[in-house]
Amino acid sequence: MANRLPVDLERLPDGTTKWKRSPGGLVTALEPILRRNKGAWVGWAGVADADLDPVVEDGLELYPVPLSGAEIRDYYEGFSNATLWPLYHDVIVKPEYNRDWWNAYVEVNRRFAEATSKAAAHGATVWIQDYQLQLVPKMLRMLRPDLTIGFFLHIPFPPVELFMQMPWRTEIVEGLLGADLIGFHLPGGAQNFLFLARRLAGQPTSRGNVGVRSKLGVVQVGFRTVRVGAFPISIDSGELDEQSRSKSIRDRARQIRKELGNPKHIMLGVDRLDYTKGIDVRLAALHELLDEHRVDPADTVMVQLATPSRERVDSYVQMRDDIERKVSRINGEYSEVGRPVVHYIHRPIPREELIAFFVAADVMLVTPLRDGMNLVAKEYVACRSDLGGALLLSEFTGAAAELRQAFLCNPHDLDGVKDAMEQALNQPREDGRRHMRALRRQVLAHDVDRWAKAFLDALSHSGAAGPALIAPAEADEADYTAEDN
Ligand SMILES: O=P(O)(O)OC[C@H]1O[C@H](O[C@H]2O[C@H](CO)[C@@H](O)[C@H](O)[C@H]2O)[C@H](O)[C@@H](O)[C@@H]1O
Ligand SMILES: Cc1cn([C@@H]2O[C@H](COP(=O)(O)OP(=O)(O)O)[C@@H](O)[C@H]2O)c(=O)[nH]c1=O
Repeated sequence: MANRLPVDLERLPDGTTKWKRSPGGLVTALEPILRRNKGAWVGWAGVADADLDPVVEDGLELYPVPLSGAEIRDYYEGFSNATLWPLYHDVIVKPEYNRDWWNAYVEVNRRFAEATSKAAAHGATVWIQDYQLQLVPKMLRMLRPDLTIGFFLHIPFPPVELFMQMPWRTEIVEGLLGADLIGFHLPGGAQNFLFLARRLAGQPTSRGNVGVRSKLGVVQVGFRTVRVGAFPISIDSGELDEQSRSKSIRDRARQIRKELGNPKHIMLGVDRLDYTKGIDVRLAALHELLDEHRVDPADTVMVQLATPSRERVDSYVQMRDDIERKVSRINGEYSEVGRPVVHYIHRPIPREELIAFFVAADVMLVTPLRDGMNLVAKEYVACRSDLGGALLLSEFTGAAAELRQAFLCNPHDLDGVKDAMEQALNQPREDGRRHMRALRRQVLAHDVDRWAKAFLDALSHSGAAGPALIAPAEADEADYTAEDN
């Protein structure tokens, strides 16, 4: 179950409808898993007031949950994306705490719990996805104690000092504790949560460090043992590797280079248009490198593919203006007629075209200020069986914990980003091949099947008793560490 179905319903001008792929990495990761495991998906169809019966679409069993226009405004755009999203992403913009939005969030979470309660067979396993549905584990457990319930958070879980801002912090922690297993991308997120389970929910927890896919933490909730772990998500890397080797993709990649004027260097950004992604950072770095004559506009092109996202949320409207102004300024100062330095596309790009762009690009720009994982970074690596290309990667992505051979940068340090961008553009070919080989080893070995298996295996063992927990709730909090969150 996730906020969105893997497909959005599109209403066409002639009154008919069709399904189209929904945006974002959650869908990229989970769609192949669901296909292979024959599960059902409960979620919103992406438009207002679509009260639809369950449907099988392209082989997937879908259970649509309707949202009214007001609920989209208050639950989705409001509490999910103007409160939780900025709070969990290091308050890059100021979270808004609005009681009406909270009430809508509670109401919609209840509707998801009820829809799932109806859809799930006796004793089934239910896997709840992401920050939009943090109250569902507890609600669903109360409706259906027979179910095994997992929860996975796709975005960072914030440091305690930030989470404590949330007026409804105890309700959220208690909501999550309805699950049998709670998964985060990184150990730091799991450890932050364990601390809060002690402090806010008053439950005893384990004290040791959480490992990656191992050494799970434990919270004792009455007679129930809730496990807490780190499971870094990934992609269908084998499938992507194979697709990227096909003749049609290779041909299209060559054609893209040609259409761009066969420049010496192509830099590429691929993101939802979101302020967390640091698109402004990479544009600022490029601008200064051009000003300082460290990048030559005659032989370097940047392509920014930006899927529209959350377009009615104020901070997204402002950010779009800012990005588009920055693109125009660079192009105004450095482009020639018919040869823009920055190519900016603001619409969703189909998968095959995206893969061709990955194959064509010399430097992949992934510069988020904060990102749960960032699947784009892994996709680029999976597409480079030629061992070409370079990955510029922000330290503040989940992916950076695994992709250590990338050109890592701190997006808050513009000089550091510029230096890393320049190095990536000019890296010696043999060094590049060595780095890419190491990156590919990691991405191909740790694919999305391995992620799902690790989580579901841990979930299936969740009935067993955990280690005895003797620490009282308020006892020694000094062992808390905020590293790696
Ligand atoms: O549904 P939207 O509001 O249009 O947003 C799209 C998705 O964005 C977020 O994706 C996250 O999940 C990725 C996979 O784990 C991860 O790599 C990335 O770092 C996250 O930002 C969001 O968490 C999803 O719920 C949305 O569907
Ligand atoms: C721009 C663009 C992207 N995609 C695909 O979307 C996901 C993005 O996942 P990621 O984890 O990097 O970040 P968010 O979930 O958005 O926060 C990735 O699979 C991209 O390939 C796409 O299909 N089409 C697009 O235009």
